[in-house]
Amino acid sequence: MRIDIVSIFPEYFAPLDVSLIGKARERGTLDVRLHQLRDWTHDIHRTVDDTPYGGGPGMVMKPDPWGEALDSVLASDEGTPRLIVPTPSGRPFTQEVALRLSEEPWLVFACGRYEGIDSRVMAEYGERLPVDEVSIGDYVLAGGEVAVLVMVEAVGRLLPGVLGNVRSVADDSFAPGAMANLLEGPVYTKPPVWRGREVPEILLSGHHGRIARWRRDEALRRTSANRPELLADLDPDTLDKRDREV
Ligand SMILES: COc1cccc(COC(=O)c2cn[nH]c2)c1
Repeated sequence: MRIDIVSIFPEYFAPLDVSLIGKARERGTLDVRLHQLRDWTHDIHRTVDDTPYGGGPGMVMKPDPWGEALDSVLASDEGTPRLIVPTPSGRPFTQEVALRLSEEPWLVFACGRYEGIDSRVMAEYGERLPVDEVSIGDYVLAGGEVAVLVMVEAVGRLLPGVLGNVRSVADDSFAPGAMANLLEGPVYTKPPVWRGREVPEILLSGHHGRIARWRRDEALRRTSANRPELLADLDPDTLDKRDREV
C-alpha cells in the first residue's frame, strides 16, 4: 500500500518510522511519502491560509496550495487513490472503515489546520476520485495530523505481515464474527498471583469451551458497562447462536 500525506507539519509523522509501521515500511509492505504543503506556495511567507468568507473566527486553508500539492501527488501513474480528509464534521472512522481502507492500494491524506480547508478542494477532487471526510471522534484537534496517525496505524496493522500474530486481528474489538460489536474483556499473563491478586481460575483450567464462554460473558459485561448502545445492535438470537457456537 502506498500512503501520501500532505501537511504543514510533516515532522508530526516521525512516529511512522518506529514499531510495526516502521518495520512494514522497511519491508516495503507500506510506502509512506510525506509532503510539505508550503512547498506549493509562491509567496515569501509561504502562506497557506486566509480569512474566512462570510466572516467568523479563525482562518481557512487556501485552495491554491492544496490544488497544486494534490495535482503533484496525483500526477503519479499508480492508479487512482482515495483522498481522506480528517475533520470533526466527517463520517465516523470505525474498525469497519479501517478494514475497507486496508484493501485499498493507495491512500492520500490531507491534513487540515485552522478552521479547515476551502470546501472547493474536496469538490474539485471529488469529481476525479473518492473523497472521504472522516472523523476519529467528537472533539476538535488543532489539525488533521494526529487523526492521520490514528488512521494509518489502524489501517496499517491490518495489512498482511504487519502484525506478528494474525489471530489478534480476528480477535479485535469490533472485528466481525462471534465477538462483533463487543468490547474485549480483561486479559492476564504471568505471574499467576501478583500482589495477592489471582488470575481467574477458569483461564488456567484448559477448558477452551468454557474459557471462550467466560470471555464472551466478560465482553458482554464490559460492553454493557461502557458502551451499552453497542448491545442494541446485537439481536437476541445472535447471542443464543454465540452460546451454541461455543
Ligand atoms: C479539515 O478541517 C479540519 C478542521 C478542524 C480540525 C481538523 C482536524 O481534525 C479534527 O480535529 C478531527 C478529526 N476527527 N475528529 C476530530 C480538520
